[in-house]
Amino acid sequence: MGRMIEVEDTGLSFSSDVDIDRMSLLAREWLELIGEDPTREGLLRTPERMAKAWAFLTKGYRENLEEIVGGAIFEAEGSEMVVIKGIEYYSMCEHHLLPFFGKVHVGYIPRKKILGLSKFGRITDMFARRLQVQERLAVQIAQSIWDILEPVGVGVVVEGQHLCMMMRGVEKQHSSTTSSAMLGNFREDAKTRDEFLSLVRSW
Ligand SMILES: Nc1nc2c(ncn2[C@@H]2O[C@H](COP(=O)(O)OP(=O)(O)OP(=O)(O)O)[C@@H](O)[C@H]2O)c(=O)[nH]1
Ligand SMILES: [Zn+2]
Repeated sequence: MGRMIEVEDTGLSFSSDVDIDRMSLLAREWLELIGEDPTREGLLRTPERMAKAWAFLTKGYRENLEEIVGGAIFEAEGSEMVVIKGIEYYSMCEHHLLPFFGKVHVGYIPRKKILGLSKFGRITDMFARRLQVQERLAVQIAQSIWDILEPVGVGVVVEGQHLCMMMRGVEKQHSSTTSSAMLGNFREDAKTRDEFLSLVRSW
């Protein structure tokens, strides 16, 4: 990974692997193509802002699981279900590059290892901050937890609202989509899956 660059006054940083200058040039051209005047005062710094915003919105490409999880895997006795609900995410649909957003709910039954609670949010963000479809987001989160913890089972439910279906296209303002990914005994055992789903519903 390249050098990290701090973005002034925002508390954000992004990898120097992102070519902000080139992205800004393309953004300027984009403004022209939509019929705007990139030289008018309000738009003067917009290409650069847009490039930096996109660097942030796609920062998941420059992150990896090992760095995110770090040392936050702990030994644990017992095999009770752990459920982390309502992890908010913001992502970009890969078809229109418009936002979709909502909540992720994660459940797992540990075998010997448990994960630091904040890491479920960080794993969610790593995959959400890429171009996505909601179904794949659920699968990637579930598979990562499966790979790192080798649990008895893991389940992930993702709820989402897609601006590409709200602001344009079919223009359905009130539809939401739920997708899920179940592995191990969450997939094989209906009772375990139902316990997880009822815990998710009892928000
Ligand atoms: N399965 C799935 N589909 C998605 C997701 N995000 C957007 N889409 C859909 O991707 C599809 C792309 O369909 P196309 O017909 O190729 O594109 P389009 O002409 O822009 O389609 P409309 O949105 O219906 O106007 C649309 O049905 C979108 O609703 C997602 O996360 N999962
Ligand atoms: Zn879309």
